[in-house]
Amino acid sequence: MKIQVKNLRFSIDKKEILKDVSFNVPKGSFVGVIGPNGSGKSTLLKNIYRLYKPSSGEILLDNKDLSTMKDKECAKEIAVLAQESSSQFDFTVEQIVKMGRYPYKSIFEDYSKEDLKMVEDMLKKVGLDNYSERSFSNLSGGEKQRTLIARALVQNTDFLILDEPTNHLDIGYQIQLMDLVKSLNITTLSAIHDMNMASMYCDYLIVMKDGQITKYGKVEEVITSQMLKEVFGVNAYVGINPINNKLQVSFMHSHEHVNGVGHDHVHEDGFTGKHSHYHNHLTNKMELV
Ligand SMILES: Nc1ncnc2c1ncn2[C@@H]1O[C@H](COP(=O)(O)OP(=O)(O)OP(=O)(O)O)[C@@H](O)[C@H]1O
Repeated sequence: MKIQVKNLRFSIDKKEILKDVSFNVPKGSFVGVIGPNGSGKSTLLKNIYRLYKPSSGEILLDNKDLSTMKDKECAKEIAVLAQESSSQFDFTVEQIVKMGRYPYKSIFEDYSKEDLKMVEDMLKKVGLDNYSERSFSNLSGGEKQRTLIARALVQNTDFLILDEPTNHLDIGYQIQLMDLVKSLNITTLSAIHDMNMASMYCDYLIVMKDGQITKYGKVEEVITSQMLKEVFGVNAYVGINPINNKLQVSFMHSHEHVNGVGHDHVHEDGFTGKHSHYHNHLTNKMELV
């Protein structure tokens, strides 16, 4: 499924939060949305999964206007892993994951054997077998997140929206979740904070700042030291991991570069001589060579 967002604007209480946002998500691609806190990533996703109604503009799913679709029709097309689940569910893990099959049921229809098998298989895939009868409310943050991704995935849609999906997950489960999503080859739009995760899994990246898209392109075009400095105000070294050829980002202590790494630059303590430096992990300091 391809997604087109055209001239999307969204305001709350006269404050414009999304300012004329336009982009496409090509069919089958994994597009990441990065940007500082408060830049509008979640708000953009919420407009696409219809929690918010755009003030103006259009969102098309395979050329079909999203605003004209019925809720149930929409739930067969878009699955969502939202950032915070404020509702205090008093449901079991199995009951929550089963809800993902709801769009396929008519009013009085019960879940079929196939539905239950899908739920069971998905719980295994996210490492939650034996959790079916556990109460959702007393799961750990990571177990909750894995329950909610299982619910989104049994919905079996062509389009998946993820709002910081690796929140609460340890590195093992972060990679497991991203691998699982990637293996589905469905169109995915995901807000993501971790630059290394973004570079490992995304095909394209959207950079948001102050409610606008400041950059959209392939990962290698978007993640640069310059972008990280301009958008997030941080110094970073962007290299290439020789094993998988993906970009790798490591962040550095705050100091000003004049002509880039390894050239003339000034340190915050006023040192301005020409030199090279490295990060000594034992002293945790930038040291001169
Ligand atoms: N319901 C709301 N009422 C008022 N302001 C809101 C509302 N929702 C979002 N905002 C504001 O809109 C801006 C964008 O918020 P949003 O949650 O989309 O940012 P984000 O990029 O997802 O941030 P984060 O990285 O912190 O999750 C922020 O300034 C936020 O305070």
